[in-house]
Amino acid sequence: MGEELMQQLRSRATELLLREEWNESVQAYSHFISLCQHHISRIHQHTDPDHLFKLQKSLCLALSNRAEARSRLRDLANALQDCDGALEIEGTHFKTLLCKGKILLGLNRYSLALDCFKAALLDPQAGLKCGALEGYLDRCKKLEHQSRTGAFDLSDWVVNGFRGKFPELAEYIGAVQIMKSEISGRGLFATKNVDAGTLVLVTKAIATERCILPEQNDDSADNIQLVMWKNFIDKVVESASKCKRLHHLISVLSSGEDEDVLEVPDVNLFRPETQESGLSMGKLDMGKILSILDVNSLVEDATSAKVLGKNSDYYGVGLWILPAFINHSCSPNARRLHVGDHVIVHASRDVKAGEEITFAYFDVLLPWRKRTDMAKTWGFQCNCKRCKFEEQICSKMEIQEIQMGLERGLDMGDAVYRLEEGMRRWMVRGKEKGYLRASFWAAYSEAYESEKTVRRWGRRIPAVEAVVDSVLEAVGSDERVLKAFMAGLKRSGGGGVVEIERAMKLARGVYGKVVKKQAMRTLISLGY
Ligand SMILES: C[S@@+](CC[C@H](N)C(=O)[O-])C[C@H]1O[C@@H](n2cnc3c(N)ncnc32)[C@H](O)[C@@H]1O
Repeated sequence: MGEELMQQLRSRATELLLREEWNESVQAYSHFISLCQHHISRIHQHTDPDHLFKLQKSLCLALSNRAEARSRLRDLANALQDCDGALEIEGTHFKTLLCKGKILLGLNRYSLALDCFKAALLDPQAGLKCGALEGYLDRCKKLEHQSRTGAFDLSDWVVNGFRGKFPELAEYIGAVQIMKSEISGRGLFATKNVDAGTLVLVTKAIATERCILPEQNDDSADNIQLVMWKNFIDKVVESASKCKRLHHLISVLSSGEDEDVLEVPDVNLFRPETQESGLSMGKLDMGKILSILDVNSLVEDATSAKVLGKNSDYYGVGLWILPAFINHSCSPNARRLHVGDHVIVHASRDVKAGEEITFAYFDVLLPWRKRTDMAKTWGFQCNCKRCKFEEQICSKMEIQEIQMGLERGLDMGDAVYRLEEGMRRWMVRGKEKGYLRASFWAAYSEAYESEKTVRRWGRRIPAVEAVVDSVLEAVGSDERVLKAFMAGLKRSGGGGVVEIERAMKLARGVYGKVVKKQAMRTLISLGY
């Protein structure tokens, strides 16, 4: 009677699995599995090796199938437990190894996934059983290599005009650690000297929400953004409720209060390979989630972020965990690039070991007052060195006069001339000169764009190359600065090896080292 019931249950569970009715199939398999385990425990007492062997085989297959159904339901922790249960019975069970490998690959635990696929390959009939295994092995090897070395290459995709699917990217954490920051709370710091373009990290969003914004910025745009924000919150809550690790990682993010007393987590916690054991669920009520999202979500289309392969009229918001430890600076040394749901953070200028990695939450080629307003909308008062310097110098009457003059249509060459003269008198040098030039970038770039202005002001305004250099030193690479450099190069008829190498370095600072030379030229020419 017992065996007949088991037989029926197993057939029913298999049928549900084939019909892709995952929840029902999990229930049926759970019933079968507990009956099976009960029988096995009883048979042990009477030692019937043959019967025991058959039951264990059935149990192994049932666990493997339940793992498959659970993985489709994104119940990954339990799916992995089922895989381990099945592999305890039969360490080389092909179907289970493939299922476990796929789950681990989806969780970005590449080397563990690779172990599973390699073990599955040892099955003498692996080739016959699953042609896809080779595909998984290749993908996994590529991603494992990327995550270990940071060697990403988007060249083909860029050169082909971003056609087709987004390139598959691994998660990667470069030479960085989390430490207490002088700016606020915790920050991300370089542990090695790196040059412009070097990748700091690559990570996939916990959740994103996107829409195409209507052309007019009216009530309907506000409504769309509200609905988006609600959907986004729902997605984050769902992800956190399904995964203990994510729940924990989200709970260590700042909710904007008492940042200076927050714990400083080890950066290894954010590596996908980190074991989950011992992670507390942390307290995450809805109020806290909302504050965390308010403080840590990023929009993809910020001036400081590049979005590759998407139309410009679309708007996206997302939560990327490790980048949420990066503070804002108006003198940033890093930038971000969005490719699909991944964000790539790279150095936008050379960075020294021990320096804090910062990127811009908003446009930093703007005057101090405007930046102060932007920071306010983010809910903080900017604490960076550039703001501290400019807060003082901007109280000078002359600077305020130039500002007002610009608003009233002062000639751009004149504005640049007055600022340069002022800086000479106030003995503003080095990086600080770059800060002010960056603040008045609109005037500089407009002046250099006009042949007439350049001719009229001649040597009374500095050469574009000198301004580009100092702005770069102050705020890192930016596509507008790169554009001005390229235009200057064209005007002067230059283009020797040295200049081209300089342009390439600038471009690496804007886009990061994710493409080879030819594709970098494509990006430069697209002015992306
Ligand atoms: C995404 S979090 C950055 C990481 C945060 N410092 C932490 O400890 O988790 C953003 C918050 O950091 C703080 N912050 C970031 N950049 C800042 C800056 N330049 N000046 C002052 N506070 C800043 C603000 O409180 C802001 O709401």
